[in-house]
Amino acid sequence: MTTTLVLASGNAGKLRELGALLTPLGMTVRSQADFAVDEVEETGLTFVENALLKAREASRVSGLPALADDSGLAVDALQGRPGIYSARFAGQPRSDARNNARLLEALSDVPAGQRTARYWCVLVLLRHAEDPVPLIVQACWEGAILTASRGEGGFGYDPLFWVPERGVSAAELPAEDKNRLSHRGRALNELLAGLEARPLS
Ligand SMILES: O=P(O)(O)OP(=O)(O)OP(=O)(O)OC[C@H]1O[C@@H](n2cnc3c(O)ncnc32)[C@H](O)[C@@H]1O
Ligand SMILES: [Mg+2]
Repeated sequence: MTTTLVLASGNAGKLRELGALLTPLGMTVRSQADFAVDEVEETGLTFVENALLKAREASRVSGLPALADDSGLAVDALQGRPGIYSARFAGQPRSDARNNARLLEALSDVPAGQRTARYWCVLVLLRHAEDPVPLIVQACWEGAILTASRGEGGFGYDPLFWVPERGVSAAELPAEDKNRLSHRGRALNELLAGLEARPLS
């Protein structure tokens, strides 16, 4: 039986990565844009709360199980910022280029050894909008912030995110490699383990 999910995200990069991970498993993934789901206000103080808000709205509007991803970059020298505010770091208008410039500026005095950071990803799967037992998983990806952009792949902060185990930026990794190593890829593996224990259908 095919499982159909709505991906509760308006971020093209996340939709691409989650689609590439889920489609080969036989899942049918639809974007929330197909159902005209409005962007919800991310009022939570945690990735978990924000992911729940997004998944609940997408499931309510679409009538389908919904998977939301709330993620962000936590930089040690910035006491974990931008964290849950990663998408909004440079204010309006929202753009990856402006966020990256703001990050470089915030770290301009921070020497190489102190630029450690990690991406966090929380995934929330709601079976229906009032599901009282959401499947919630989280994972991180350790790295460091470069002093200039490198690479054209990925999205968001990837050109500035150094991947020590590969000696490249996240934007220089082939998409399959990023999906295998990343916070999102790892969280998704946890989600699949949870789904094995309690299948959707
Ligand atoms: O809320 P949705 O609609 O899913 O899309 P968004 O872009 O607003 O997503 P978030 O609220 O979760 O904010 C996460 C931000 O963290 C950054 N981010 C998360 N995962 C990333 C990744 O794999 N590579 C680069 N940047 C990432 C990127 O700037 C995102 O915009
Ligand atoms: Mg968002």
